[in-house]
Amino acid sequence: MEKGLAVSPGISIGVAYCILEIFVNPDRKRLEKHEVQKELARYEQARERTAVDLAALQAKVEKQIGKNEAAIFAVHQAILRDPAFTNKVRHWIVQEHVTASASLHRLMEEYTAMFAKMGDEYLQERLNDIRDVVVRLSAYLSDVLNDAEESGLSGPLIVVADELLPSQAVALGEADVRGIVTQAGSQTSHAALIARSRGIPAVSGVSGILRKVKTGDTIVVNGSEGVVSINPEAEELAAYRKLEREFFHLKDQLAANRHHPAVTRDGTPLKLLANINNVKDVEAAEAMGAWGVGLYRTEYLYLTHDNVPDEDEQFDVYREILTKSPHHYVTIRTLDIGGDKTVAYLGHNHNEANPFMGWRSIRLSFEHPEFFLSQLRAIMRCAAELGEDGEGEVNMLFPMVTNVEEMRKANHLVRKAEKSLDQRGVPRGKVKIGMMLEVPAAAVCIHHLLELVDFVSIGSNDLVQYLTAADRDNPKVSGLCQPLSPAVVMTLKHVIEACNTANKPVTLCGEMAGQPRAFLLLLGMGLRSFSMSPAFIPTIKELAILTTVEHAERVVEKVMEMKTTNQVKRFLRMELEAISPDIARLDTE
Ligand SMILES: C=C(OP(=O)(O)O)C(=O)O
Repeated sequence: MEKGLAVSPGISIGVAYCILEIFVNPDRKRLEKHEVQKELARYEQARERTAVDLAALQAKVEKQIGKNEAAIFAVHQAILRDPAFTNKVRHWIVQEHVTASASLHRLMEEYTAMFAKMGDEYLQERLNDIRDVVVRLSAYLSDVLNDAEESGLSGPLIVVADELLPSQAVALGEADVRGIVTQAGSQTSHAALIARSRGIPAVSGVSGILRKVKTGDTIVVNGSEGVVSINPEAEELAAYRKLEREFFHLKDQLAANRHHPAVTRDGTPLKLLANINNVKDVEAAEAMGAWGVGLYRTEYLYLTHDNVPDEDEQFDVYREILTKSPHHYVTIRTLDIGGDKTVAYLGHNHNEANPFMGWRSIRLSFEHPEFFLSQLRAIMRCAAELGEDGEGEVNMLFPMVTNVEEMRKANHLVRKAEKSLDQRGVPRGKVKIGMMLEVPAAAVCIHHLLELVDFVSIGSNDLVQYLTAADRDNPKVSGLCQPLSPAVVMTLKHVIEACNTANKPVTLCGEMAGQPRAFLLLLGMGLRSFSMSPAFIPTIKELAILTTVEHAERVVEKVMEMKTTNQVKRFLRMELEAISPDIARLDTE
């Protein structure tokens, strides 16, 4: 039994599909002289297959998800064609008799060391892409194809990876993936976000898993308790199969309620909204019964480009999202780049000692007023598309606002964007202006900030990490980065009460919104609007139907007296089990 972090609840069993096993363990034997040409031919063949594969993936993703998301595969094809990349590999095979897979490994090590030293922003950003290409090539060299659909592996797959790269997640496409296990990662890693958005169990931070499991093994993922079992004995497997059946049955039952109104047992209506990253996610939001889109993370649009997309292109994407969103309700967050996500064409780089607290989000947008204004104009233009019937709402959300000065500056830019559209005679619609509440300084001074906004959205993922000074992506300190810690609970209560008193709508759009225990607490604090991964909406809706506000308020009173995170967690678990043991099983530990 392997232990890790429970990042997406539920139990599933499937065939292991190890994405990085070959790359992590390259063949390090020295080639005999007579083997060199054969090895070179194998490498060239792998390159050709990878090129075909990438072109097909680009076409497939473009069709299934969108042009922007597919752009990453064009970048990968360019890397594959780059002579600097491939000549080195050829040289090591021919001159030094190193196997192709070990050469690729060496190449990756060289790139990593070189970029760390050079600090070249563009190359630095491409490191992940190069890694992606290398992994794909390595998989072909080993005859373990990197495309699950082509690999002949059928039935439910459990993807096992060191860390799920963005393109790998996209490439999984429609494959029957029932679980994800990663060596690296944390609650908010890419793998965790993907798993939660697909509603599949996942465990992250499982040390050494790629050495213990191989493609084709039977593997059990318990995403509620954070454990993984490899090739379990028949008896254990039978017990897990029963739990798996119960989990999927429960999910189906919950999903059947997804179009019911979200109202508590004592009649309080709630808004359950979806967090989305692209146009495709809007379909999931609709399918899961979201009332609208509570957070559209626009950075994914910019991450897939090599240069600033122009105003028209941004407008087209926003308009498509608005048109497809339930109730034409969308909250569009302006560029929130930084931390682990970089956009080199905006001068952003990896050289900061403390990137999560550095030059990121709105701080970066302010220094690119032309780009920033183009985004604001695109959002306002999309609002003009709202129908005459009055249905729909476009909200503009500014990330990482720290103080009053910043919010004033953002409002000033909003006026400027409005004026420039009016001067150009371009139609614009009514847009509400809001701020993400994720910096502790802003939480302390929320009263002053409320005078400058129409609404607030609490970004609890970042708020928790800043409040606890514990990196949300570092498993070593994840014990500190806890949404249910007393300091976080007190801060959330302070913010929600301040917003309600000022009559300013407040939503919470971090991962907490989809966690049953946290939902109970937030409801009792007076929160009525929750934005989450679409897959969690049916569960939270069901929990709302079974809960009263009065009960949730009593829960909050008790929690406010507690001094430790464990006390809060244990108490909320008990309360949840009393309301619904089934839903309690869908909460992560
Ligand atoms: C929703 C949030 O933002 P991000 O996209 O950074 O997770 C958050 O911080 O809670």
